[in-house]
Amino acid sequence: MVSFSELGERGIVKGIRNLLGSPKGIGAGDDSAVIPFPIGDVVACVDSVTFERHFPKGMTYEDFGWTAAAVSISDLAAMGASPVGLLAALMLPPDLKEIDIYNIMKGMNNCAHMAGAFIYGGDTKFGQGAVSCTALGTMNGRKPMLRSEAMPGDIIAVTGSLGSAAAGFYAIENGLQDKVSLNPLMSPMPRVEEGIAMSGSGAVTSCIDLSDGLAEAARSICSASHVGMDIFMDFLPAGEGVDIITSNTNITREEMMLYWGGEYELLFTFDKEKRDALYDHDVEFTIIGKVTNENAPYINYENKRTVMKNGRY
Ligand SMILES: Nc1ncnc2c1ncn2[C@@H]1O[C@H](COP(=O)(O)OP(=O)(O)OP(=O)(O)O)[C@@H](O)[C@H]1O
Ligand SMILES: Cc1ncc(C[n+]2csc(CCOP(=O)(O)O)c2C)c(N)n1
Ligand SMILES: [Mg+2]
Repeated sequence: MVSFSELGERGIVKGIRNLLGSPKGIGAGDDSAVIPFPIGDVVACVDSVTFERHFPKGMTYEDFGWTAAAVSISDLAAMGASPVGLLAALMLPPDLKEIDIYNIMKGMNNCAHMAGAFIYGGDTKFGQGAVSCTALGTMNGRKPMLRSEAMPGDIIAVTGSLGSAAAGFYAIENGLQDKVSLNPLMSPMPRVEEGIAMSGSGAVTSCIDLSDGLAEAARSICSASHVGMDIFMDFLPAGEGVDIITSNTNITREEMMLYWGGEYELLFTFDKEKRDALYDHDVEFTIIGKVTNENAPYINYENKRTVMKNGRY
């Protein structure tokens, strides 16, 4: 019998999805679920962060709490939902100080308020150091953006810039923390307003957040939509710190901008006939490529065209 690590996260989730079958509404497979209620749909997701994997050197407990909320709110943003409420589950080591626990909750609460939501409850118990945040939101009549409706010929775009969380991480590892902003790593900003505007525009055919990096995100849209992608390295908007890290270490732009992840921009595709609707809704974005009728994401760089590798996660 194979183990979890042999299957990998994606492998086991595939098996779980087969076992569960498909519920009404939108079940597993997107950034959030859409759950039908008699009074309307609720958009819902849950995500966890751990001391082991999500607590880089220099992070505060307040940053950790902010991040716990931000990663779930980002999964609502990717659907175009407006955040309404959060539930916070804490599994924390018995020797953790009282003040540190309040600081985790303060960070979560600040992030919730920033996104227009409140924390409505949660759960608290001893554990190894993990915080799980359930986020609930509403589409307010907009159509949710899925991963599965990209069409060949659509344009591919991203919000914001890429690689700045990775740059912050490598700045700390290499003693360059005074030269690079650590904010994108320590307190990521989910693209809530952008997601709402994008879903409101009616132009977007698919969307996903970049938590696991651009390569994984592109691969997820390709597989859910049965399409391919041509993405152009020279079009990618480099985040703050990316150039400083490439000139001071041997870490590549590709590693930071395509594979590292830990950033919360939105990758999306749109119908090129409807581009003006995005401008009318004040969505700011950078075009990075186009959707093809192949079945994998390709990266184009210096006249070379190669399939994007799997990400790290
Ligand atoms: N134990 C589980 N039971 C049911 N569905 C699950 C389970 N684990 C994951 N899923 C579903 O599988 C999908 C996971 O996809 P993926 O990891 O690409 O998305 P994500 O939640 O946006 O990732 P991230 O954790 O990076 O935010 C989601 O739709 C999620 O709801
Ligand atoms: C100490 C430390 N801090 C941060 C990172 C980076 N990191 C961890 S998980 C992840 C992707 C999102 O995960 P998830 O699967 O939870 O969505 C990233 C970018 C690291 N490797 N080590
Ligand atoms: Mg996601």
